[in-house]
Amino acid sequence: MRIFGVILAGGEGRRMGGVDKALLPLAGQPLIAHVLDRLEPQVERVLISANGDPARFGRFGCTVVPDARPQGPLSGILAALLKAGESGATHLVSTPVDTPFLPGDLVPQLLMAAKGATGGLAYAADPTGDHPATALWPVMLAPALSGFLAAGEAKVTRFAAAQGAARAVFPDPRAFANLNTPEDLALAEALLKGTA
Ligand SMILES: Nc1nc2c(ncn2[C@@H]2O[C@H](COP(=O)(O)OP(=O)(O)OP(=O)(O)O)[C@@H](O)[C@H]2O)c(=O)[nH]1
Repeated sequence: MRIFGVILAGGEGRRMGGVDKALLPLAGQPLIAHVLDRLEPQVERVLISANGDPARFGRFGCTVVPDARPQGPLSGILAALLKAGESGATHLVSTPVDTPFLPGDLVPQLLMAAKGATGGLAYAADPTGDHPATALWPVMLAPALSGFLAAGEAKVTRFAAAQGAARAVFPDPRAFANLNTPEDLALAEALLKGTA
């Protein structure tokens, strides 16, 4: 088993004011660096899923994979699955770029949950709900995902349900808290500095 990671950074960040969320400063480092620090020790290699000039991510030392056609997080997951497969990976773990509290046991918990799923797909959940963009994807799912997107579908939850995906439930209600607005960013800053 060879597991790569992908950080999904291809969104438009409209609720954040149309900025590149990946590079927003949080507690002294770009948001994406928080996610990378937590994901990198758990996988063989991390890819960044993003469109536009890849040079802005040069300092992180990860291969940047563009979407064939931006169509939401699943288009980034498909491009990364294809890239990971070409590079010899058997699995990919995806996470949004705006989840700075990602658990240190994300990958082992997803792997354990995936044993109960026929197609081998498992996604994360916490007491606040499901987080289907944070998931373990067998590279072999690429053709099914490609067909799903080609049919005009884009919802991760619908693909997960169609695949009989398993849920890995994490106890921390902040495990997958994502930063959509400037207020979310300010709260995360306070939490990381211990002032909230
Ligand atoms: N590769 C890729 N990633 C995407 C795309 N759309 C969203 N994402 C990523 O998927 C994750 C969840 O996205 P959202 O929070 O729903 O959207 P967002 O664009 O970041 O923010 P809003 O514009 O405010 O909805 C984020 O990490 C995004 O960067 C896309 O079309 N392609």
